[in-house]
Amino acid sequence: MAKPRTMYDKIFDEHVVDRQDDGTCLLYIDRHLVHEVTSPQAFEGLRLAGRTVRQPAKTLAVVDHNVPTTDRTHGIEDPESAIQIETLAQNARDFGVEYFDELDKRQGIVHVVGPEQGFTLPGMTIVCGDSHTSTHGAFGALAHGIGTSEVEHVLATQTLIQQKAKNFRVTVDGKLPEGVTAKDIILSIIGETGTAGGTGHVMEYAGEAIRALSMEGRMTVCNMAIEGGARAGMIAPDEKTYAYLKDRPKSPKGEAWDAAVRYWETLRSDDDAVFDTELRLDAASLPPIVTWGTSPEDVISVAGAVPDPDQIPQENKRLSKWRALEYMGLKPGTKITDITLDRVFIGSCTNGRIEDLRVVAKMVEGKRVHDAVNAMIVPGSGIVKMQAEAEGLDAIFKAAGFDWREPGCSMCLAMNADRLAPGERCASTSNRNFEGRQGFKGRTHLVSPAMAAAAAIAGRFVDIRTRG
Ligand SMILES: CC(C)[C@H](C(=O)O)[C@@H](O)C(=O)O
Ligand code: SF4
Repeated sequence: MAKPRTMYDKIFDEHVVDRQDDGTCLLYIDRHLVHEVTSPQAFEGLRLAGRTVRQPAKTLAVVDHNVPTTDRTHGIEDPESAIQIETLAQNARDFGVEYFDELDKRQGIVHVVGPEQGFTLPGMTIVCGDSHTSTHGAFGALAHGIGTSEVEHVLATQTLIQQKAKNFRVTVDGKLPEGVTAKDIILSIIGETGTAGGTGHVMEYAGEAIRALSMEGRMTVCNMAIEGGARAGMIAPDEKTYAYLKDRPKSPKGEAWDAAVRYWETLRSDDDAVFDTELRLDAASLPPIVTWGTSPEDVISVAGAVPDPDQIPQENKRLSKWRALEYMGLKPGTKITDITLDRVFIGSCTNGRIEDLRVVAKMVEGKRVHDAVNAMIVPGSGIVKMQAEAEGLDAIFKAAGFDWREPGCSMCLAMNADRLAPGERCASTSNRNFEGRQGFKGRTHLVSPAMAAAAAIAGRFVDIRTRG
């Protein structure tokens, strides 16, 4: 009998081109996503070495971080962003790589675009010079971020040097309560493991509550695997995965589709596969989460209060959490629902998909954004934007006083004009709350789209489970 394997083991093994005695492997890469921030030096390296892109058809470039989210039909005003964007366009032309530019309807955040186009498929190795590449693991792919020198390596060779990681399984049993979402699952997991808990591991998310999630929800979970320190996150493909991918522009068609599904069915972890590390969570006990600090592990229930760092025995950690509170302008004991907001940001590769926008529309229909709040909604892609507009969601958002934008990373990391002013406090559906992440001295609270929508209306955090 063959040794039982995890899904990660299977996909990894399937892609090994060469294995050295010390365990260093050369992995074949099926899909390479490219964006403007981490690719310029990689392409420049190829140019200097006189090399080409080995398999241009397995590479897809899209502009997302620097693009303004206002009207782009008259060009890009910011000179730095304009250079960044033009460089990617030129590189794509020079190296024969397919490119979705800022006016292309298919343009959007790279991690929204890949799945949407069927470029992301189960069983594949997928890389991008971007940490949130883990998102694609929601399809049962082995997907992770790489550095710029690795981007060059993959462009040139379609392979990547890797060491095998350990297997970590997080099982989320039971059913989520009303008002608790995929975002709350992943924030709760990171609260349990800490931001380093997944280090050296690939994390597979399993259990009833994960299977019950839509593909959008699964992408939200895998998106933040990296925030828990894991190299990648993954979820076994199933009927929902296939339904999502069927007939996408780049998905296999006809007999090739049937054969692909048969293969994808074999990917799930064997029943008796052994995981190096295991964590179990009960979905029924999870609350809507709000982060209070400057690390994604600083999580608390919306029904809770800002914790007291003096309760932390380790001095380093105690001091760092005090510093976080100071940065956030918060005091221990403050009820989360007493925290008022200046800004609300709904979007990003964590929560900028159509399902997220539908949830928001449902919460805000017929209501008004609080007077003190400036709220923006940034669709994850042009396709998401078109779909939302076809469903009339944009009209609901605008009537409620939200700003409805063009697709891109936007205020997730403030590489364009969308940013917090110093001291501004924001409820954000993105994935990072580091100091300065959304603008110099900006204060970020990570929440789900439903929580962000409710906060925009109330001007403060609300427990959406108890709100009538
Ligand atoms: C700019 C890019 C390299 C970065 C990443 O790797 O994640 C960004 O997408 C982020 O979310 O911080
Ligand atoms: S939306 Fe945010 S997290 Fe996602 S790729 Fe863009 S900057 Fe990174």
